[in-house]
Amino acid sequence: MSVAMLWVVSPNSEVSSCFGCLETVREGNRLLDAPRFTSRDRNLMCGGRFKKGKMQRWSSTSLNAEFKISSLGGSTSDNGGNFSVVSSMVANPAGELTVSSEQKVYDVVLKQAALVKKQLRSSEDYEVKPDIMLPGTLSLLSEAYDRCGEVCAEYAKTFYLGTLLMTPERRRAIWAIYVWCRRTDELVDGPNASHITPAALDRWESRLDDLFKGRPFDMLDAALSDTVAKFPVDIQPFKDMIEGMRMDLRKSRYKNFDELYLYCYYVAGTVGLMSVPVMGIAPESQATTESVYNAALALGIANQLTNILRDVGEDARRGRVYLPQDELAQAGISDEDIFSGKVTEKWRNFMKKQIKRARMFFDEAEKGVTQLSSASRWPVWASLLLYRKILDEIEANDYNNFTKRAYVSKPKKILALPIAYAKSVVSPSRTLSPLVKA
Ligand SMILES: CC(C)=CCC/C(C)=C/CC/C(C)=C/CC/C(C)=C/[C@@H]1[C@@H](COP(=O)(O)OP(=O)(O)O)[C@]1(C)CC/C=C(\C)CC/C=C(\C)CCC=C(C)C
Repeated sequence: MSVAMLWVVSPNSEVSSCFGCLETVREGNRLLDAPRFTSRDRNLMCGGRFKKGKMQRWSSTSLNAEFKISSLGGSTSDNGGNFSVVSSMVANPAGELTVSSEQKVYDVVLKQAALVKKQLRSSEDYEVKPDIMLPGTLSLLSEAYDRCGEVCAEYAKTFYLGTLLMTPERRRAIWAIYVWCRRTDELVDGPNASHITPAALDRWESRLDDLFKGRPFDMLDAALSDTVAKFPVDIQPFKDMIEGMRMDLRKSRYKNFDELYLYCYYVAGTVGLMSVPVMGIAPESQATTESVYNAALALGIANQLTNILRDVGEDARRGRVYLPQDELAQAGISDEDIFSGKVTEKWRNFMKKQIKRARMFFDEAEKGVTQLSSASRWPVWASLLLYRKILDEIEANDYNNFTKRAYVSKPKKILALPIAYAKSVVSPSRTLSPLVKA
């Protein structure tokens, strides 16, 4: 078990009191493990605070979003595969009307966009004091970022290559965010998942609070600590991702799409909200900040839905069904049908609708990619096109996602890269984006 994970599982144990001398014993977590920071290292690198970097230019000041993916979420009706337009209210199991997940998540989006604008204003109003860099600080920090880059290259090669096109500051920041997300996901999905309890997640969250205050626990946290001080990244999406992991610990079924939507926001939509402040919006973009955040959210949801559809068999073998129970029932499919893994006509029809919904989220996301700063567009287009292709592969497997894992072949991946590049050179000023204010 890695040192970092041991600390989360049991921070007060004897093992955890000798962090400095513990070696990683599990090869599986080799890349995600990081030397713990001593208080001296912390002071050297962080001094409790970082200089605020120059903020990116954001294109709009309107708080009224022109664009909202309200036609995508919520429950479905049997209307030939079309998903109904959803209001901001849904009925809970007791039949009472409550605020929908989509509305709750949209409120987070609005808050994120408002925060970015507020930080922009304050950076103009106040002169931020420069940091006093002590000898050794810079090399420690760049070592921390290099380690994040290595992890990213190991776990997400194509995406890593894409980040090389970004400015060095942005690239390093995205690596740091990637590593934190990957480590968070490993808590419930990695080799030590069986040791993870809600209390362990609470400790992971308090580590997050610390790193946002400039007190990182280890090297990898230190890179993120630096990132969140330099870019207008808010803690909320990070906390929400941990909430998603808590949900994964306590739930293995989702009653309806509203519940699933919330889960997808927690574990993947949050990634979009964390990334946009680093990737930046193109200075020439006319889109509102909210609409770009919404597109980022949509990409996270689309990716997670695709992930769920690809992994139905694998999840079922772990006793998990991430598909909306009400829609399964409506299609006449039971959990037992899923566990037995037979591709029937009912299953194909059900899957067609689920794929259609995931594609709708990809469509919404595509509207926002062009609005990102030019150097950030290629990696986002590449990951979007490649992930979207997984849906085509599920179809090509005749919807057998029980025993066949849909994957995009190397030649198809290679072909997607120049297509992504061609899309990324289109600047916002050359598109008639539906996100642009009338
Ligand atoms: C360019 C780019 C994609 C940037 C995002 C970089 C980043 C910080 C990624 C973190 C991903 C991560 C480790 C998330 C933890 C939770 C998790 C595992 C989510 C699933 C990802 C796939 O993971 P996995 O590697 O396990 O998949 P495979 O099994 O290997 O196929 C998710 C399905 C979701 C990840 C969500 C995103 C990548 C959202 C990306 C959205 C943006 C970057 C916003 C772009 C902006 C606009 C305006 C569209």
